[in-house]
Amino acid sequence: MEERGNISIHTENIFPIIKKFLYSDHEIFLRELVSNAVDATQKMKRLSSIGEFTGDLGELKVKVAVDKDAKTITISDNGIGMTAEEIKKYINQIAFSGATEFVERFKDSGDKDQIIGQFGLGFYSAFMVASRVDIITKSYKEGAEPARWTCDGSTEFEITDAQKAEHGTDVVLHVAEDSEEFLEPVRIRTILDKYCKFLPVAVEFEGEVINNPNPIWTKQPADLKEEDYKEFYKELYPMAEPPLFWIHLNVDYPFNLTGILYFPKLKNDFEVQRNKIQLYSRQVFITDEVKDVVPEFLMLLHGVIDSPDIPLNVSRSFLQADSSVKKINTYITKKVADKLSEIFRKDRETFEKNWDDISVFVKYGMLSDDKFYEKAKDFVLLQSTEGKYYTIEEYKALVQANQTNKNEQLVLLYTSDAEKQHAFVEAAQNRGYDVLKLDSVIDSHFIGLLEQKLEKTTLKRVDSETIDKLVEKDEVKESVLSDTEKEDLKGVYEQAIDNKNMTVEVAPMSPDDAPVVITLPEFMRRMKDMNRAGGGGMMFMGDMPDMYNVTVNANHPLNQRVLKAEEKAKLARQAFDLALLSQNMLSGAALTSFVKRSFDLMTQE
Ligand SMILES: Nc1ncnc2c1ncn2[C@@H]1O[C@H](COP(=O)(O)OP(=O)(O)OP(=O)(O)O)[C@@H](O)[C@H]1O
Repeated sequence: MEERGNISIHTENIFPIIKKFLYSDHEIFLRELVSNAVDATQKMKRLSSIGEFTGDLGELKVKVAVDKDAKTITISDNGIGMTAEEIKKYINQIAFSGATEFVERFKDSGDKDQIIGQFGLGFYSAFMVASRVDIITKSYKEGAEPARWTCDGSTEFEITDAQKAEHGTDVVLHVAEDSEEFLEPVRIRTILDKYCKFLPVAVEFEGEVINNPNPIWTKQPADLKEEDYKEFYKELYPMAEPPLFWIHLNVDYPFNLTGILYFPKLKNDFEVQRNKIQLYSRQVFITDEVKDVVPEFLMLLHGVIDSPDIPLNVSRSFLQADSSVKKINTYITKKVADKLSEIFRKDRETFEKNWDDISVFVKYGMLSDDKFYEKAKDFVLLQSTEGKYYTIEEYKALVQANQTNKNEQLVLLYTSDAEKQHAFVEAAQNRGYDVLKLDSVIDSHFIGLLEQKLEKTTLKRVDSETIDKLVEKDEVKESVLSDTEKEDLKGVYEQAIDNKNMTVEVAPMSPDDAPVVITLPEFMRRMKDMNRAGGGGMMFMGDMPDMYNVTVNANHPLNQRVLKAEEKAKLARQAFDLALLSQNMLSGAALTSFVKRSFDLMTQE
């Protein structure tokens, strides 16, 4: 038998285009050819199971071999093989028109990343690296004659007789001069590791099986133990710390999806944590850029998603609008929320123990997805400065009695830095108030979200007002100083401080409160924070200096002494500096003169 012909006379020659485009992803040829070989062996298994094939199946296997001298890469399988007629039908016609359609669709797309995983090019991707391809194949069918197909990257092909004892197919790539990098075994192994690690049939390279054909995500959760999940995590990320917990995804209607998502121990650098979810389609690795398949906030998770229902030969913008991708998104979000809720309900202790690691992720999710917020609001935890954890409802109940102000607003107090704001935290605690620790980068946004969602609730940073004003009650405080004395005192302090960014006010507070308190109003600070984060619109505020309120306690004995003292200004300045010091705001020349003044005062006494 010898037959020559034209694969196609009507279409343009697609080979040069295949060769040129998707340049940096040429390596996917191996994924395509090994997947075909795997498919062919799996078909063999199926035929045997339905009685269509009665011979001995043997050990189904795919082999990849590199011959550096001959400059060939060979992908062999003992699958169903093809007859000469089948080659013409499947390779010349179906595969070719498939490849043509693919090329037509994407040849003009400038950005190769536009195409997810470049699925669909199929067999003809071989010509990305080969100048000639031979197929030597023998069908499993009884009496089938082996055949050889050869094509040199033009639209002409040749089919001849061949020698082959067993059913199956060898695809031989004669590697093109500009692709000789693929003749390096190390390179081939790396590509196999990347794309073929979990293919369902053994793949052998250099005498070794390189894959795990039964990864745990293809199994039933009931058949798996905790150890299995942990081991698999190690297999995926050998360097990572053990995961906190995981979710086994398993759905077959209305779309097909399996996978395992792990909650990692989060590090501060979110960028490094991304791209840790691998996307597979029937155990073939596609990509680890799951940006459009998985909701943004879930990208901090690690693991594997396998779904043949994610359209992989479409552009990214199309993918976002795809309805099954949207459903997958919703499903994963719901599963993650359900899992967290389950751990919270069943094992609150573990949940609290891991809270520091998962809080960023939960808050991020609440901020970016309303449906997630609705579920997470029942398990998101607030941590008090005393180290206790509360749900929002529990916390509201805890502080209701003490921290409701005269306008019926519940005031939740928080610190963004328990060390620096220690004086304020202590003052609040002495009043019987509770103070929350909200000190991560995401918390400034989370605070805004809580205020927006919780009715009649305000959050105030503990150093934003004097203690009396944090939670304003109706009671009027008596002042031991007369109005004139208060005016005098104000003047003394203004002169002593001499700083236009410090607004002085004299107010009656408890004699036990500090004599001088410096606060940075909540509103002001938030505007500046927003500006720094790039939002807002009041751009000028970012550059403005901080404007502080200095509240002088009219009822503190020290201030009565200031009024009577000879060196009023010196004493007032000393009290002010001490207030600065307690807030870590004293430095440089001001600190030096404070120390000097302190020694003076001590010497005088
Ligand atoms: N190793 C093989 N053994 C048997 N048949 C094969 C083999 N490789 C390819 N074929 C046949 O050639 C056809 C075309 O292959 P090709 O890779 O182009 O497309 P596909 O596998 O059908 O789809 P895609 O790769 O786009 O998912 C296959 O469907 C199969 O019938």
